[in-house]
Parts: sequence; C-alpha cells; structure tokens
Amino acid sequence: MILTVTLNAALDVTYEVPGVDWDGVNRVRSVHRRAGGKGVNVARVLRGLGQEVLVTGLAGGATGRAVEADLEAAGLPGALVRVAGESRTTLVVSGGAEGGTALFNEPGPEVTAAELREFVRVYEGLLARADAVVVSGSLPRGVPADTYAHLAALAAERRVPAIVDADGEPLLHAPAGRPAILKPNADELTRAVPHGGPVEGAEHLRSRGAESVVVSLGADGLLAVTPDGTFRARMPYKVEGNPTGAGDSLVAGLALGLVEGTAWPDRLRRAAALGAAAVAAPVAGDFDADVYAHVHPLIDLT
Ligand SMILES: O=P(O)(O)OC[C@H]1O[C@](O)(CO)[C@@H](O)[C@H]1O
Repeated sequence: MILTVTLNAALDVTYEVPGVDWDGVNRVRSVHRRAGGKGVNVARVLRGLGQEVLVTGLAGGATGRAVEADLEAAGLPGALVRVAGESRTTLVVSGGAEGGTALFNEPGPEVTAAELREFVRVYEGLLARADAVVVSGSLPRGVPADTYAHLAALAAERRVPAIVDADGEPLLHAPAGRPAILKPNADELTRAVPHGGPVEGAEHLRSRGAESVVVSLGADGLLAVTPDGTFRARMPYKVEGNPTGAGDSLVAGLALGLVEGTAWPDRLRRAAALGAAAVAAPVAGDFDADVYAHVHPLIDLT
C-alpha cells in the first residue's frame, strides 16, 4: 500500500472558461468539484494504475466533510484526521490551450499543536502498513515548516521510503528527514537554492540528506540526480491542456517505481509520461490513458 499525506486537503473547484475578462462577467462553461490537495491527486492516479492506496491528512468543517464524502464516493480509502478549523477550497480557472490556467489556493485552516500530535500518532500507525509514503502540498496554518522533515524521518526509521513534494521552508527542511526522493519543480528549486543551475540545486539538497532529487521541468521533462547517476527525460512534444495536477501525476509514477524497484531510466520515463498525460485531462488527479500510451515510448532518456 502507498500512503499519501495531504495535510492541507481541499475541495478542488475547476472552472473551464473560454477566457477571462477581469472587468466583466465571466460565464463558466463547466464546473468540476472534488476532493483535492496534492496527496489526494497522487492517490487517484496511483489507484488508476491499479495500486493500493490510503489517503491520510487533515480535514475540517463542512468542506472537510465534503472532501471525505468525495473520497468515499470515488472509492479512495481515507483515514483523515479531523480538525476544528474549516478545510479550504482551491479554484482552478482553466482557459484551455489558448487561455492559460490560473490557480487560487486558499491558505487552509489553523491547526493546533494537539491536532498535529494526533495526526502524527495516526500516521505512525499507518506507516506499519505502508510500502512507501508520499508527503505533498502546502502546510495549513500553525503547522511548523519542519513537519515534512519529521514525517519523512519517522518513515525512514521504519524503512518506509518517503517522497516529499514541497515548496519554500518545508522544502528547505525536508532533506533532514532523509527522504528517498525530493521532488521540487524548477521554480521551487530555484527559490530554495538560488545559486547555480538545477543540477547544482539538486546536488545541494542531496548533500543535506535527500537520497535522490527529481526536478520537474514542465513541458521540458525531468531532471533526476540519484545515487545511480544524473538522468534527463525529454518530452517528444508539448501536450496542451490544463497543467494543474501534472506534478502529482508525475509523483505517482515515481512512487510506483519506488515500490516496484524500477531502474531510474524506466521510472523517470513513466513519471514524465504520466505528468504529460495529466495535462491532457481536464481535472487534477486524472490522466489521459491514450496520451500516456502515446508519449511513454517516445520520451528520450539520457
Ligand atoms: O497544497 P497546495 O500547494 O496549495 O496545492 C494544492 C492544489 O494543488 C493541486 O493539487 C494541483 O497540484 C490542486 O489539486 C490543489 O488542491
């Protein structure tokens, strides 16, 4: 089983629009509402690939109940810890290939120290059943920036490999938890390690404790700096669509490769193809199986 952690679970609302007029009325062509937050999306993709998953994290209020209900409706096993605060909504406004995509991510609830302690207690119990853990997304208010490092360290103590997908301070702290894979995107890496290029940035995070670092480069593919060497996955063409959730789909591919023990080149090829296939799907957490099958063999791995 792969355990995914979403401390800042969300109700993801996606508006598909023909374009946005910031001074006028915008008519929404279609609306999707469902449980989100990065770990939830990772779990959806993994489940779509036939992998057993379990979603944990924090959820509160009416929005938290809606997240729990949607997970249940989707048949995704969940063990969310309830908090008193109200979980957030995230809004994606997607104008398709020409219109671009804008995200509005609310900060999330205020979480107390006691609520976080209760989560860690539940998490430690769930680790006993996990083959790997994915910890991803933003932290809700009140949760210390070194929490992902702590969760990764607890996993490492139990020999459960962890993947951490974080930004800002949580990303800077994460290597101390010795995660198997740290997955920033290029902007996140540049913010965390401003000197040098992506290879130097990844090497810096490895020198601080991360075993491997995989940097997502959007339509340009992936860079991985690992104990087995440095690899680069290049995409054969740009897939048009909604890039929201592409990073989550990519992380799902990495997690599957981790539990299956797949060699790095094949692991990266699958992850990059899943990221591209997610762009072709309208909602985060989905991927287009046809695009996946088409792109996968064409990815150049060096
Ligand atoms: O936790 P954040 O970094 O705010 O990201 C959450 C958001 O990102 C997405 O997972 C897309 O990656 C959305 O589904 C949305 O819930």
